[in-house]
Amino acid sequence: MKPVIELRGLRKSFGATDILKGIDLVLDEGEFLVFVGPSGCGKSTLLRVIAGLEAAESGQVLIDGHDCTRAHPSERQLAMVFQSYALYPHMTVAQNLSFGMRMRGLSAAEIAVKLERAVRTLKLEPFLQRKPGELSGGQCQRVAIGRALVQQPRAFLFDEPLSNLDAELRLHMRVELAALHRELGSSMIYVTHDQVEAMTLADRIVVLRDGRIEQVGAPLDLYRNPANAFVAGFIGSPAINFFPAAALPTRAPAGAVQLGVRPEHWHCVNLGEPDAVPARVLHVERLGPLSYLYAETRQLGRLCLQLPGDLRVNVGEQLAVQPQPGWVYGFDAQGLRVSADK
Ligand SMILES: Nc1ncnc2c1ncn2[C@@H]1O[C@H](COP(=O)(O)OP(=O)(O)OP(=O)(O)O)[C@@H](O)[C@H]1O
Repeated sequence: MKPVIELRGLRKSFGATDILKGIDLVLDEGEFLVFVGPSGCGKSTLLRVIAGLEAAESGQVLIDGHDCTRAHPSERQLAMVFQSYALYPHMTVAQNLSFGMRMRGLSAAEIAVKLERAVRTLKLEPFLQRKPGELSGGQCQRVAIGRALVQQPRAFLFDEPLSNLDAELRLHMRVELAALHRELGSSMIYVTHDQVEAMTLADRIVVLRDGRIEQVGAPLDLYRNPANAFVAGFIGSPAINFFPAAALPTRAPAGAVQLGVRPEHWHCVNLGEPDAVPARVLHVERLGPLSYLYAETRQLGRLCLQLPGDLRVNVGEQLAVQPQPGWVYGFDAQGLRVSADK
C-alpha cells in the first residue's frame, strides 16, 4: 500500500505545554483514518499540523514521500472541512464552490468541469443560486465538502464535520460520507467524538490520549482486542465495566489487577450458580431490540448490562448476573491488557 501522508515523530507545543508528544502514523492510499480521544488530547491540533495551519516543533510531515513539514497549506494538496463549514455568507453556493479555483487562476472551462462533478456527486444542483443563510446545516456541510472536492486534493481532512447537525441529519450525512469515500476512493482523515461515526466510517481508528497514540487498528480489532484499559474504556458505548481482579478471582487471567467486561457480555443466571453476582436493578433503558440495565452489585460496584429488549425486569428487582466465558479482559498494574480469559 502506498503512503499518502506519513507522520514521523511529530511534536507540537503551545507555550510551555506539550500537546503532541511524538506522533508516528501513515495514511495509506484510499484509506479512511479516524482520530478519536478525549477532549483536549490533541486531535484537532494534529489535523491542523498535517494541514499546515500549525507548525510542528519537530518531526516530519511527508506527503507522497515529499517532506512538507514547512510547506504552506496551499502547497500540500490537502483539503480541510471544518465543523463550522467556513462558507462565505455573501456568496451563492456556486460562488463558494468556485471561489478557490478562481483564486488559483483556473480557466472558466476547468472550473465548470470540476464544479459540475462536485454538484452531481453531492446533489447540490437545487441550491446553486442560494446563499449559505438560506440552507440547512446539512446542506451547508455538503457545500463545504463540495468545496473540498473541487480541489481534487491528495487527502481530505475532516474536523468534526457533522457535530453541528441534528441526530437524523448526522446519520444521513454519515451514510453519504461513506458512499462518497467508496465512490472517490480518496484518502481521508476524520476527527470525531462520535463512537458510531468512528466505528462505521473508519478503515482504521487512531486512539489518541494526551498527545500520544494509544492504539491504531480496524474498528472491530480495537473493540475486540484493546491493547490497554484506556482503549478498552474509550471504544464502546456504553463503556466497558471495570472492577478489581480480586473481586472476581476465579475469572481473572494471570497477572491481572483489573478486569473489564463489556455490557453485552453478561447474562442473567440463577442466584445459586457458582460465580453468580447478585445485582439490584437501578435503572432500565429500553431501546426496543435491546435494553441497557444499570445495576448495583456489592461485589463489582455498578454495572451496565446489555440484555434482550423483551426481558421483563423492573427497577429495584434483585438479579444474579455472570460474565460470559471468554469475555473477561484482564489488565495489569500499568493498564496493559494481559488477555481475555479465553
Ligand atoms: N492556539 C492554541 N493556543 C494554546 N493552546 C491551544 C491552542 N489550540 C489548542 N490548544 C490546547 O491544546 C490542547 C489540544 O487541543 P485540541 O483542540 O487539539 O484537542 P482536541 O482533542 O481536538 O479536543 P476536542 O475534542 O475538545 O476538540 C488543548 O488543551 C487546547 O486547550
